[in-house]
Amino acid sequence: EVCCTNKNDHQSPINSCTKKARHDPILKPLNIQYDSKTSKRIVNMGHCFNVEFDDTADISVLNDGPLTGKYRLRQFHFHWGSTDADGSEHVIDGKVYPAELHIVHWNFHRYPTFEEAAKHPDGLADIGVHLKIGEKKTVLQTIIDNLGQVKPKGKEHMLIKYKLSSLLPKDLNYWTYTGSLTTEPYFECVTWIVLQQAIPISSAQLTQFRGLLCKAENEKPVPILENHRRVQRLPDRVVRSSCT
Ligand SMILES: Nc1nnc(SCC(=O)Nc2ccc(S(N)(=O)=O)cc2)s1
Ligand SMILES: [Zn+2]
Repeated sequence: EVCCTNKNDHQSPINSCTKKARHDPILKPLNIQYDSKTSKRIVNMGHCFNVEFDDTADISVLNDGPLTGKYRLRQFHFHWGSTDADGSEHVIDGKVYPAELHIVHWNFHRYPTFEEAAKHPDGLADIGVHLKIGEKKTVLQTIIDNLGQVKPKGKEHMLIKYKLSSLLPKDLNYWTYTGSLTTEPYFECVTWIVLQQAIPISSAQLTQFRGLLCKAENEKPVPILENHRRVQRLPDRVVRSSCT
């Protein structure tokens, strides 16, 4: 179809109606290969914190699923709300989760830089994973223990040998649709892959996310209480499912 990018009609996040999501047999299982040796550092971006990876080689990559070609792991981050009642970006049948993990990959083989890839509809591939309040997730605690080192905006701290694969749920079935970055610059460059199984986080762990500051060290401390975008009310989008 004619893809007119200046209509801004592929904005994310969205509310997906699972009954309308069609199983597409062409969709493959996700092929996720993360190597803990590529984890580099945790950075307070001001509106969230990013855990960044070394994407200078095809070591941690995402293949298959709805994708054509190999996408390199770049960073992951979270979105959360001011209370546990809100916080996710993607909504499923009207259900909101307290937080959402975004694992950002980019089409290294097609575009010379991440910034260039962000200007094309097939430039990025994001895995979205909902978080639900439950028992404490140990591998999340490693991240949370490091948040103390990056409280002010702009601070960064080494994070070595982080096992991102252990953060993923067992069931990798997903919904997928074409969408956008959910923060500035909102480019419509993301193939969204939203997992159907949520992962647990304890309320105490989630509270620690809100302790991060959106101001730099020498400014008055202001906590990042919430950083999730509202669902985009747009013409119905085609959401496909990897399973029936
Ligand atoms: N000219 C440009 N400015 N910024 C970029 S891309 C920077 C970046 O990584 N942005 C980004 C924004 C939102 C998301 S998200 N929440 O996963 O949709 C992921 C990534 S290209
Ligand atoms: Zn995000």
